[in-house]
Amino acid sequence: MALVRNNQFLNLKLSLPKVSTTSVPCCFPIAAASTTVTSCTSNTVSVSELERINVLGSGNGGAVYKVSHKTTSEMYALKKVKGDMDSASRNQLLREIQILRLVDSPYVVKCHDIFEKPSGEVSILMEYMDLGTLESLRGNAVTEDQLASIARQVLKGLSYLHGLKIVHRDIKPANLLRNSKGEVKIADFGVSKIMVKSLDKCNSFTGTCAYMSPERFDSEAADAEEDKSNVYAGDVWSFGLTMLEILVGYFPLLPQGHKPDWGTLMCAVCNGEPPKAPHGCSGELKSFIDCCLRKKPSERWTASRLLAHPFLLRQD
Ligand SMILES: Nc1ncnc2c1ncn2[C@@H]1O[C@H](COP(=O)(O)OP(=O)(O)OP(=O)(O)O)[C@@H](O)[C@H]1O
Repeated sequence: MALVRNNQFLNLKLSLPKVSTTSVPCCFPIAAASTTVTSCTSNTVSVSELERINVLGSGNGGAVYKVSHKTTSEMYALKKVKGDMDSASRNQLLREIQILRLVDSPYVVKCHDIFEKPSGEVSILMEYMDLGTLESLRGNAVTEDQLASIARQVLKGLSYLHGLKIVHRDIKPANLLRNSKGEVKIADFGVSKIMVKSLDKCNSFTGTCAYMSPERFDSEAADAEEDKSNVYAGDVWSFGLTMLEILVGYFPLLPQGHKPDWGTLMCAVCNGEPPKAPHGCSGELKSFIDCCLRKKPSERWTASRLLAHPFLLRQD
């Protein structure tokens, strides 16, 4: 638990604080030009063809804009990250770019292109998800069938990523986007990691602390466990919490309306019983949440196994 205590300053809602404040020149392994640099798909679009419509949001790395293609009127999301970043943020962006180039799934937000300006500013052109994040579902009454449809798509995305040895490490409502076609996709690979060797470990305190699994919260205890190599199970815990949050309308590890503080959260995750689906839910949904939120990573179901859970087999 020492590591947990040492990390009390961490923001509960945001990604890791910056490790270093030293600015380094930004030089990515992509051609330095303000035109199209690298294509994640075959659709090549140049920055000069894009018109900014409005700001969609902003994260640690920079702002995301809704942009329109001047001739086709096609909408895109353009994430801009400034060049004057510290080395930790630069490495994070490099990892994100590496993963975006690798992935191609209907359950992961598509990256069309990556541009870099001579100033070092990097822009990532993505498919536009017009209904925004799953956070907007909070407070809406979500039916079990709707939840099953969301869960199925996110799990297909996670199963795909885990098959490529990619751990997302920041699954939460704010990183799952939806569109008016009923599609739900995984976004934001800012803290994700490709597991090179089978025994690679994940940095425990990466991502949003509130959604961290018990083994990531208390990595010393996890080290004592036999299955510490099961890094993918952390994504499943975060997924389970996210599904429960959408269902009940509030962050399920804390009482409704409770402002998260480090101590309460740590006790709830490491010492408390995992949260459960409410009484009125079907037995299948209760069991599904239970399979996602087992405290021991070895007992938690994998994303692929969850896809065959009875809760998700009721319709497809
Ligand atoms: N492809 C997209 N389509 C529509 N909206 C998007 C898209 N990508 C991002 N957004 C919006 O922009 C916001 C900011 O996204 P971004 O990935 O930069 O940051 P974040 O996930 O909120 O924070 P951080 O990266 O610091 O964890 C999102 O919360 C979402 O509302």
